[in-house]
Amino acid sequence: MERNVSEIVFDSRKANKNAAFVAIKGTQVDGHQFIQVAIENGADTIVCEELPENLDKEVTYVQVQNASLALGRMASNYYENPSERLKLVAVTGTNGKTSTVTLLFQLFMELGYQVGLISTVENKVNDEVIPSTHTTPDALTIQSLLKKMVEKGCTHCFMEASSHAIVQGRTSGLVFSGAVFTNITHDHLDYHGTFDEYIRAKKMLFDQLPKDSFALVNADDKRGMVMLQNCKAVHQTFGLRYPSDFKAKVLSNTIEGLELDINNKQIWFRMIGEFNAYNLLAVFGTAVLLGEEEEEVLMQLSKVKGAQGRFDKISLFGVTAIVDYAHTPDALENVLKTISGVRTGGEQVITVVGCGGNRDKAKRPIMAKIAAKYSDKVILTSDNPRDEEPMDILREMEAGVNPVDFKKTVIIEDRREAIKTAGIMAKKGDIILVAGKGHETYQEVKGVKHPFDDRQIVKEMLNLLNKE
Ligand SMILES: CC(=O)N[C@H]1[C@@H](OP(=O)(O)OP(=O)(O)OC[C@H]2O[C@@H](n3ccc(=O)[nH]c3=O)[C@H](O)[C@@H]2O)O[C@H](CO)[C@@H](O)[C@@H]1O[C@H](C)C(=O)N[C@@H](C)C(=O)N[C@H](CCC(=O)O)C(=O)O
Ligand SMILES: Nc1ncnc2c1ncn2[C@@H]1O[C@H](COP(=O)(O)OP(=O)(O)OP(=O)(O)O)[C@@H](O)[C@H]1O
Ligand SMILES: N[C@H](CCC[C@H](N)C(=O)O)C(=O)O
Ligand SMILES: [Mg+2]
Repeated sequence: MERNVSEIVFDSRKANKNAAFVAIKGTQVDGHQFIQVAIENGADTIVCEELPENLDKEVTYVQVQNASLALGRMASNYYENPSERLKLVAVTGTNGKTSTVTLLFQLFMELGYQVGLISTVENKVNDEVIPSTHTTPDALTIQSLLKKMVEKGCTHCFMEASSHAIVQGRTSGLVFSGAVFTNITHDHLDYHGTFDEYIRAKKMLFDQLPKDSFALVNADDKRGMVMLQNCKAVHQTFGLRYPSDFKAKVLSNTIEGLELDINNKQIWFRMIGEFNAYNLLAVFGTAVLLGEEEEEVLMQLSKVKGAQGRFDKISLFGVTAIVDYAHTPDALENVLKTISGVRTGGEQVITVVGCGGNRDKAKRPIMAKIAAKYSDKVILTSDNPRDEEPMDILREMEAGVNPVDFKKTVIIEDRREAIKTAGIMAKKGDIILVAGKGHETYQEVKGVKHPFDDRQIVKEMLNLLNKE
């Protein structure tokens, strides 16, 4: 029977009259349990993997093999397949997704295009900011954002594809012009179970690419080639070390920025650290593969600022504080190595860092060990403890610190106090790294998000201490 569907929903509580409810097996509950509730709320089309025992004659049931994939396709059709009407590029990898898509967004705006962005920090349709709830939202939200972008004249959209989203089919139904792989290191093993499963999740994005798209991978990450196996898209690589299609050489790397040689052109960028050379190269490669002119791209790219809360420098009263979103062992090590690399003399590095609650526990001791290894002083503190006891998280972190580093490590549960203490410890010339929260403006404790912004607290504390 033909039906007019008023809306598509995957949450029974949101179903209205004539809705199509898609029952999804989630991580907490099975959406099939809520089919009846959805019908009571007005849904008269049910898309499900297993049919309920008692069928309602007034309702149309559509049985599918994978409801998440079906949701993606339905959402795309519902919003008139917007991904086919603009150039959509997805960026995946453990670290560097937000940095890369933000640089791409800024670059394409500078190049004069109308552009969309879907990222951890914010979603954007040209200058309009639409708050972000996930790194990669659900399929319906993605499609409605893309539709809005098309309506506003956008020709390009750059989006992050998190491994959670790929596995949960949030990216299904999307037609990509290209995908980028930044790197893969330890994270989210609580969710994926094993590192191999985590790699497989990232690879699923590349398996989904059409023939006329490109797959641009980091040649210096040994999993880059894995992404390209059996991938139908045009294979492209970038890197600093291994032979690759897009290559760069770091000429200088200071606290002010990076100087790179790309295709025999020397360019200065505002971003700091070798990891940003990778991000910039991925952006350069993507722009060229999308048909942009190399010289123009490099010229515009040297102007862009990068993402909020990524190596954000605050210099006050002779102390340099860096607020960075490093929340994985690899990111923390990269940021600390970058800081070590730009040290000029006897300045100390003081690191304030925590690990999130209800997230991968295995990274806790490793991150604390790395923090202590590369810093002169370390303050372990809270970072979104969520439903866990903050002190339990901190003890798990502390357990990873090398005994020789015990003396330089302290635990201060309250993040504000921890930042203040770092400010007290710092002398002129010292560098404070406040890691883990970057752009976040809250501290999540037991279901409540309390306002908290590392950048603001750092400024407050340094100002306060200077007056004392
Ligand atoms: C663990 C996880 O990823 N969960 C995501 C998932 O929800 P879920 O599978 O847990 O859902 P569930 O509660 O089991 O419910 C199953 C189904 O029943 C439905 N339901 C449920 C109750 C009810 O009364 N009626 C009803 O219909 C739900 O709407 C759902 O469709 O699907 C939801 C819809 O897409 C997401 O909002 C939700 O993200 C949660 C909030 C989350 O915190 N996710 C994080 C871990 C995440 O996705 N992070 C990544 C970034 C990671 C990175 O750093 O790389 C991201 O992309 O943001
Ligand atoms: N290419 C890179 N390689 C390694 N580390 C990086 C890279 N780019 C950024 N980082 C570090 O990782 C942190 C997170 O970067 P970014 O926000 O770009 O990653 P992300 O992949 O979007 O993370 P999330 O999965 O949380 O959305 C940065 O603050 C920086 O410390
Ligand atoms: N996308 C990541 C962000 C972690 C940021 C950190 N501040 C935390 O809360 O653990 C996650 O949800 O695991
Ligand atoms: Mg991100």
